[in-house]
Amino acid sequence: MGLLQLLKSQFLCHLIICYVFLVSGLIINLLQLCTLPVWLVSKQLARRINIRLAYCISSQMVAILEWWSGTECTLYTDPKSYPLYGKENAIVVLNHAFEIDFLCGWTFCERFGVLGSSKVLAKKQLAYVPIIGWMWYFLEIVFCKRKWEEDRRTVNESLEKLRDYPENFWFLLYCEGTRFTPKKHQVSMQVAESKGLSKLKYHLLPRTKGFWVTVQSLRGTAAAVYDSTLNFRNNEMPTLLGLLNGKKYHADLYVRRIPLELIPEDEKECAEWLHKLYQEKDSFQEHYAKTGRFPGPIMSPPRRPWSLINWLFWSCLLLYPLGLLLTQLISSGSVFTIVASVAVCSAAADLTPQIFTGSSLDDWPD
Ligand SMILES: CC/C=C\C/C=C\C/C=C\C/C=C\C/C=C\C/C=C\CCC(=O)SCCNC(=O)CCNC(=O)[C@H](O)C(C)(C)COP(=O)(O)OP(=O)(O)OC[C@H]1O[C@@H](n2cnc3c(N)ncnc32)[C@H](O)[C@@H]1OP(=O)(O)O
Ligand SMILES: CCCCCCCCCCCCCCCC(=O)OC[C@@H](O)COP(=O)(O)O
Repeated sequence: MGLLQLLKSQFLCHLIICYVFLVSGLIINLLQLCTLPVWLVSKQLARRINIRLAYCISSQMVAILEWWSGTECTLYTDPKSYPLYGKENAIVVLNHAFEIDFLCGWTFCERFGVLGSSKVLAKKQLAYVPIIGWMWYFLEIVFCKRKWEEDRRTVNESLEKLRDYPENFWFLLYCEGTRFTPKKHQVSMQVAESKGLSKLKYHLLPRTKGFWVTVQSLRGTAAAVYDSTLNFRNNEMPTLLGLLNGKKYHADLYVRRIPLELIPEDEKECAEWLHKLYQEKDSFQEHYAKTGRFPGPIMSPPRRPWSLINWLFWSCLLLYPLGLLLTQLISSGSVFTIVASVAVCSAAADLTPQIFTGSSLDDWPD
């Protein structure tokens, strides 16, 4: 293990990264709160400010993936579609099997310049997660309760509001509705069987209602669906904790641009279309399992320096006062204060792995 790799695996480094993320995140949440009066004067200005503030939070996580862990993200896509990415609104359909799939999504958003404005159909519980959830509130993220009777109206209303959004955005939809596990897959395939639908090997049966309402609500706003299929080389199962430890992964993303006009308007036909899409996604994963690559040419966008610059900015801003505090603490010579500080650090040590395991967020009660 090299010296740099050893440093990246040190708990103190993780503690510092978490400290910068947490404190800067709370400061940014507070700044977002301060934009509330701006909404009354100019909604578009408030939106633009919030896009930039949100970038300051999400790009820190992207920096961990791109710069700290050095994870490589390869894009397989049609060269004719490539120039349109980041230049139009789009609905992204992504498989949901990895703890860091959302982060790989964010990384591509960053490389195509739509990170601050990127959106998702997220479960309502995530709205209450400090920093990320609170940030989403100001970004007009669409939340669902996974109760169709309620979601039908609320999801439609939230999406309609995005019609006059001032900057290009990608709207992410995990049609599978939950992260893939063998157990969920088994149940899901029983549902497929009972409905007379073809089985899938690498995906759960897609939930079609959210997709249909999204496509219908964003007609005239989004230009296309980006059908995106993600996998990792060498059967890796990457984790947030792995990234924090500086482990380098290799993500491969296959994206097909499908113009929105090609998607049926009728609910039943749209559902059939989505089931067919997931059959195709399954075949791409099969191709990947056999050959170690997706079909089509590679058009990888390079990483940009902005996520690193933002991260260094917040680190410099927040580590200086921390350094001063620690110096004062040690020079105070108070045993009680020193013991209390060590206790706080130990508590943080216990919490860090929990923060970094996606499962703690997945397991929140519905
Ligand atoms: C160039 C680069 C391109 C791309 C880059 C990639 C990405 C970047 C883009 C953007 C990034 C932005 C942000 C990312 C950041 C963070 C994301 C993090 C987290 C979010 C993750 C989540 O929260 S996922 C959970 C929430 N989302 C969803 O659930 C979406 C999918 N669900 C739906 O659409 C649902 O339909 C619904 C939620 C709208 C409503 O749910 P409900 O359950 O009420 O209704 P359903 O119709 O779905 O269910 C009833 C029917 O389902 C049948 N059923 C029962 N059991 C099952 C089963 N196990 N599997 C399948 N189906 C089942 C049941 O029989 C009912 O059937 P009917 O025939 O009666 O309809
Ligand atoms: C730079 C320092 C980074 C600090 C780390 C903070 C970590 C915060 C991560 C918040 C990201 C939110 C995304 C979580 C993904 C998620 O939670 O998906 C839920 C779905 O599967 C559905 O779950 P389920 O209820 O199981 O069906």
